[in-house]
Amino acid sequence: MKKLTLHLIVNSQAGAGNAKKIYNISKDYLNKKNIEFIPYFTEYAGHEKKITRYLLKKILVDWQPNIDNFPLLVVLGGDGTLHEVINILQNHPNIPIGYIPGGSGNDFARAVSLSRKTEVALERLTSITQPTTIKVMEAHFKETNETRLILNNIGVGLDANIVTTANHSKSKKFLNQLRLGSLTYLAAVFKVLHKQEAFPISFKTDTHYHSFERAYLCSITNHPYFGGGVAIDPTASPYEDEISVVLIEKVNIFKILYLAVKILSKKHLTSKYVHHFKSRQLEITSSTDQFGQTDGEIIGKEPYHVKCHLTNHLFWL
Ligand SMILES: Nc1ncnc2c1ncn2[C@@H]1O[C@H](COP(=O)(O)OP(=O)(O)OP(=O)(O)O)[C@@H](O)[C@H]1O
Repeated sequence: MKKLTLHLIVNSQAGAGNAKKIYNISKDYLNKKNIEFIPYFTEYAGHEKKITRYLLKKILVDWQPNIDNFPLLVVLGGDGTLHEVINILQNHPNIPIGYIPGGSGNDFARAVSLSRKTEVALERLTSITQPTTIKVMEAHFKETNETRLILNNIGVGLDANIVTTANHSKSKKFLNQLRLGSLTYLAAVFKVLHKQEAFPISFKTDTHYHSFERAYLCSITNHPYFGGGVAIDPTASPYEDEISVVLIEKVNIFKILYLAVKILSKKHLTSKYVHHFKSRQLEITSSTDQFGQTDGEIIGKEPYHVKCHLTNHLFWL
């Protein structure tokens, strides 16, 4: 393969600022290996979208193996930055995306077995010669008439409530500065574990209709991980053709704690309080106001009517 030029979108605030260090390691590595790269630093939340739009207009092209200095888009940040970038490329599945994990959770990196050790990730990025197809979820939200690509998962209920509570926590910034950001999440877990109420939700799959009256946590996922490495569906894979649903019913606090232990040991799917199914197409109806999240980004507290299927996107992985 001919040489690459990397167009590197850097969210140096990701991973509570750790991404800045990861950028410095990457810069040294790429300079040492004589690999051409151009960094674009985000200056505010959402800036990665503007940068991607600019690159799409001026520089990026669909994958072609024989171009000299192929302009490869690379994201350095966390799942949220990657989510925003791929959504600008919704209609360009053949523009490959490279990735250097720099977030706090890095669930997508875990799902595609991409090392969170920067030099190992860079070694892989610079040694492969062609892109790989990854399945991502394409979700249409009826209420907002919006279509989003989702790399990790959609969450309704507890997990979205935890993310919302953590993001609004007064101590988050302070704990992040001390590199203790995960304490914010732990505190949020304890705060909402009891507060999250049971809610009704239903799913239309390729073959069945499932309806639940007492949902507590509902994860619609493309791969095993959520929440920074918790394997909510150990059987899911971003290389397969089906979307997974894991739904946990609201039970008493002792059973919830027992289920949490089971989740950590990946043995929860057989519990009678856990419902697990897969489908190529999925229609989700949650008619009460519930917290929702997509790839760790809050989408509000509202009813959801979402239609999902999988679609291909090229990644440089
Ligand atoms: N310069 C910036 N300052 C503040 N926020 C930014 C900046 N650049 C991007 N963002 C926003 O930061 C948000 C979160 O970033 P991201 O998810 O990549 O990091 P993370 O939360 O540390 O990682 P992870 O999701 O893997 O835990 C994104 O919504 C993105 O829009």
